[in-house]
Amino acid sequence: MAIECMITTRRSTQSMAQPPSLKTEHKQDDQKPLVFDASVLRYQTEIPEQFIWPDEEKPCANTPELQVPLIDLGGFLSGNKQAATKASTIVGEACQKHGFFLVVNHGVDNQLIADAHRYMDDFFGFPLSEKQRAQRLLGEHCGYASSFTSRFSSKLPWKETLSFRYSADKSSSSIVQDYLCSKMGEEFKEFGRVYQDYSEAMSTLSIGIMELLGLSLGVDRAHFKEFFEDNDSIMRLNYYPPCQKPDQTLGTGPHCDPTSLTILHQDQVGGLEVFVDDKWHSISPNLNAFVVNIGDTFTALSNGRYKSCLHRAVVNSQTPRKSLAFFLCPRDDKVVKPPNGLVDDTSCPRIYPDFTWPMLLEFTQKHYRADMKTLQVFSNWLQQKSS
Ligand SMILES: C=C1C[C@]23C[C@@]1(O)CC[C@H]2[C@@]12CCC[C@@](C)(C(=O)O1)[C@H]2[C@@H]3C(=O)O
Ligand SMILES: O=C(O)CCC(=O)C(=O)O
Ligand SMILES: [Fe+2]
Repeated sequence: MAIECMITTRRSTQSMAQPPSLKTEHKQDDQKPLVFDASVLRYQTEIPEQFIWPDEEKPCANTPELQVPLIDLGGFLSGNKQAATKASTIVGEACQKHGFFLVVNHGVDNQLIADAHRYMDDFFGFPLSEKQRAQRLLGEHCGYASSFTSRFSSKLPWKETLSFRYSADKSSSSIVQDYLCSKMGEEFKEFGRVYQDYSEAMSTLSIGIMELLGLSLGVDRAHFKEFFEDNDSIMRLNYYPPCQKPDQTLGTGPHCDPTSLTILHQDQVGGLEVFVDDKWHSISPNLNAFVVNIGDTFTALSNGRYKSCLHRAVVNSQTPRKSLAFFLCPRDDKVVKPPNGLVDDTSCPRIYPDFTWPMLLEFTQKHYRADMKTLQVFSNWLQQKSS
């Protein structure tokens, strides 16, 4: 049988009181979860109904391409002032419109990017039972997940993911490698090293981009750089197997990233789409570039100036697609609040209350399936709790 059904006895633990009037789409304990075994499902002409998205959310044919600026980081990273002014102006415009831009001459070693893709092919090519050695547990955001079959019962994504924590703290210099080896075994040392190095490169790049964002917002250039210097982030490998009904499903459903900044490297297959001006637009693959987008937490840090935009990923019937996503997050104890320069009691009052990243993460993991309204719903909920 292609789709194996089993009864789960796991119960979700909820340490936070259920936010009133929030309709969660989380799975009930008495429902039988599907198992998403890509090695079988990729050939099936009919797909399980849980993967069939409502008509209004299904992929559209002929999506226009998004005109997204290509930022040459070379000059900025080497300290050229003119290049910094030019780059920050273009980035600022893109972030006010939709929050997406591309970066080239980013300083990340091409061989490291190629290795990170190659090791993904190896990992996701393993039998399901092997990958499940790193199984993501309910309520956690790290580990291997084959779709979200044990979490949700509808609008399931056609993908597998492997996620892990990255910490920029000096005492955690092998956190990625240690985690992957602890789950998969010592023979994954080289695999772990590649993603340790890749995450580190992403952390460095994201801090450079934070300087650029600070400049573009007219705040002290060091402000966001310092805020994220000790980041505690999430690295995710997204693997989208082929699907024989690609027009019925989505690889990643429409969402805004709740995190601060996402740096994505997509392979040459294509599939990333962004919702701008009431339409879905595609972002064409460019192996030399990283796609960067603002997340909800940075929207809050910029006091609403920079947009965290709805995006999704579509799949195809022929070719597996891979993307590597680094989600920059502040250290757990950092209070997310905009710098004084972005707040003015009369002309620019505070839009979102203070929060910490673990509060928003817990909200999306346990109570609310993240979508385009996550930040607003979370913010209303916080304000209502404290009133
Ligand atoms: C499809 C989803 C997975 C995600 C929650 C969401 O509904 C939309 C954003 C996803 C993301 C990306 C960054 C890391 C993560 C833990 C988060 O906070 O938002 C994941 C969520 C997840 O895997 O649960
Ligand atoms: O794979 C992609 O292109 C997008 C993935 C994404 O949006 C995510 O992982 O949050
Ligand atoms: Fe995303």
